[in-house]
Amino acid sequence: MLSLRLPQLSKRFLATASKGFTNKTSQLDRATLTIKNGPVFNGYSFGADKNVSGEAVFTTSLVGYPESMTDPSYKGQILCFTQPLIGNYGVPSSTKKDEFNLLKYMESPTVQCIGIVVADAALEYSHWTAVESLQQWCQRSGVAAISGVDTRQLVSYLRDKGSSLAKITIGEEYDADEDAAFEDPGSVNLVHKVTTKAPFHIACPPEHSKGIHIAVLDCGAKENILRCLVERGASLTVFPYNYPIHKIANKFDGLFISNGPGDPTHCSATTENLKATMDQHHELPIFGICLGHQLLALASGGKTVKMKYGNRAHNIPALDLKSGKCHITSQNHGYAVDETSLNSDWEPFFTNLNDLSNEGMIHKHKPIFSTQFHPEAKGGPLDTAFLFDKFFKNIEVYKATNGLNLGAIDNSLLVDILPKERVI
Ligand SMILES: NC(=O)CC[C@H](N)C(=O)O
Repeated sequence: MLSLRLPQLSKRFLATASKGFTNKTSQLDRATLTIKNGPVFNGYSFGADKNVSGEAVFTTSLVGYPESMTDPSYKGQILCFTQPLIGNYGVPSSTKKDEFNLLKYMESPTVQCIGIVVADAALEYSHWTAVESLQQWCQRSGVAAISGVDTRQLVSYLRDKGSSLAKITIGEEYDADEDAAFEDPGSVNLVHKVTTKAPFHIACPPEHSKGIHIAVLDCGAKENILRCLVERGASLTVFPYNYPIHKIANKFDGLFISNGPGDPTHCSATTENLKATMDQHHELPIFGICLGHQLLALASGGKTVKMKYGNRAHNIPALDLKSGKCHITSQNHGYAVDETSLNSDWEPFFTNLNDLSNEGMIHKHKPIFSTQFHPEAKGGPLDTAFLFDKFFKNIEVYKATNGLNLGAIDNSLLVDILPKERVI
C-alpha cells in the first residue's frame, strides 16, 4: 500500500494562497484520503472531526449535493464529487415538510454517506433556501469531509481500478500502520439499517386523492419517490423491506419497491416475498426503482452483477426500447441486472447508451416494470417522470377490472392507527 507520513505541523496550519482555495482553509485541520492499495491524498477537513472508512464512489453530478448526501442508497459510502466547487449554494432545511408531510428539500432525515471528497469546498454560500453551509451541515451531522483533493486524479484512479475501499482520517499525521482495517459496507445488509422499522401511512390529502392505496416496500426510499406517488393521488402504506407483503398484497391497488443501499443479494427475504407476490397476485401492478428493479429481477430468477465503478450522475442517456426515444436520467448505483439472465416472461425496457448496461425490464403479460435509473430525479431531470403515470394507468386498469377498491375499504381502520412517518 502506498502511504504517506506527514511532517508534524501545528494542528491549525496555514493554507497557501497559491493553491487557489479560499482563505478560510487556514482555519481547517488537515485530512487524508487513503485508498486501499492505492494512492493517498492530502487535504483539509471541513466536516466532522471523525475518521471514517467505507467504499469510495464518484458522482459526476454538477448540482444536488443535499439530495445525494441524504439519499439512503449512499449509506456507508464516501462520495467523491467530480464537480470541483461544492457547497456554493449552501444547504436547505433538513426538517421543513411539504403539504404531504414529506421532507421538502432532503431525501431522508439524515446524511447517509459517511464522508465526502471535493476539490474545493465553498465555505461561503448563497441561496434563498439555504439555512447553513455545507461545512456546518457536515460538522453537525457527523460526516467527514475533505477538500483540496485532486479529484481528477482520484476519479481517474477509481475509473481505472473500480470503486475502492477508502478512509478519511482527520488530524495532523496519518500513520497507515496504526489504522484499523478498511470497512467494506458491501459485506453487510445496509438496507436493514435504513428501512422503516415498522409500517407507516401517508394519507393523500382529499383534494389530490384518487382513492388509490399503494403498498411501498421501503428499502431506503427517497422522499421524492413517495411524493411522486402521493401527488398523483395515492395514499401509501410503507412497509419494512422484508415485510411478508405477499400475505396482504390483495388489500392494495399496487405495489412499489424502492431504491436502497448495497448489494441486492443481501435482501433474500424480500426477493422470496416478491416471488410469492408475483405468483399469487397475477394482475397486481408493480413498479420498482433501482434496488427495487434489482430485487424484482432476482425474484424472477435473474441475476445482478457488481459494476466496476457504477453510474452516478444526473445526465445518463437511457434508450426506451418501446418508443425508441432516448431519455436523460438520474442514476446512483453500483450493481446492475444481468439482462441475459432474465427469463422469457420479461424483456429489457431501457438500455444505457453509455455502457449498454440494463436500465429496466417489463413483464410481457403482467402490469409489472422496473427501472435502474431514478424517474423521480432529485437531483436530475424529469424526462422519465411519465413512468409514474404509467404505473397509475396500470393501477386504474387493475381497479376497474377488480370492481371494488378493496384496498380503500378494508384498510381504512387499520391505517388510521399507523405512525404517519418513517419509524427510525
Ligand atoms: N439507488 C439505488 O437503489 C442503488 C441500488 C444498489 N444499492 C446499487 O448500488 O446498485
